[in-house]
Amino acid sequence: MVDPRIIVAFDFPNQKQALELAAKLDKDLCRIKIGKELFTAAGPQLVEKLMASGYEIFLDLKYHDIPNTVASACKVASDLGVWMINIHALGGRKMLLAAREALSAKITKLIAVTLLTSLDRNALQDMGWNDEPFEIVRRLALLARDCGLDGVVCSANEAKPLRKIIKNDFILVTPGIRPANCDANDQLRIATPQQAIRDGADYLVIGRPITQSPNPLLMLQQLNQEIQGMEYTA
Ligand SMILES: O=C(O)c1cc(=O)[nH]c(=O)n1[C@@H]1O[C@H](COP(=O)(O)O)[C@@H](O)[C@H]1O
Repeated sequence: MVDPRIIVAFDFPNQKQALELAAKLDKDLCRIKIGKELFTAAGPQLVEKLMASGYEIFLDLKYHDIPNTVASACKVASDLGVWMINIHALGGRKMLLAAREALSAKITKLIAVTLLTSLDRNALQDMGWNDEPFEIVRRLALLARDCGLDGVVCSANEAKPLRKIIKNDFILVTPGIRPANCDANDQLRIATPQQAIRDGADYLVIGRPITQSPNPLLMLQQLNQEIQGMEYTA
């Protein structure tokens, strides 16, 4: 069974654009991430359509609410048959445990967002947090692991120090990936695909560099080629 390491972020406002891009890409080379924008526009029917065409889906709705609400949402999301879902680690221990319990069958992977890659030290200070971003990521990742989650979302720059303290069976999903010479857009903590894999990332979330490319399939093939055979180097 193929285990593509690239997850393409389908950040689109409608189903039409999503289906058009899915038809151009290759299910053996990527998984698809459906986030808040596309899910709000197209809902579970689109998830089902993309799964029917063979894609595995990461439903990125980043749930963050009281434990009961999050646990119930996780259960419904998992019942769709998606490959992975996520919640915010900042929801706290009780919320993480409730979500884990709701997905006790462990078929859908349950991961936690640590700190968004769009936040830097200044943004954290604005909210009254004076710790270094990595210190917050480290604590949230350990909390997620203690609560039995399958992994975390973190920036690629944090993958390396996290891998030193967390074993390989804990999944690291890294967004903020930019091939060399590519626009960073609104991402503040970025890395190249090769660097992310070398530093211990398991899966790379890549959006605009693929979705805005004139030839998305070619870009996907090139990115897969760049990381082919690469492994974590401690
Ligand atoms: O959970 C995510 O996927 C996520 C977490 C995070 O900290 N930063 C982040 O960029 N993402 C998502 O990763 C994708 C990145 O897209 P691009 O910046 O276009 O590559 C977007 O869909 C974001 O919602």
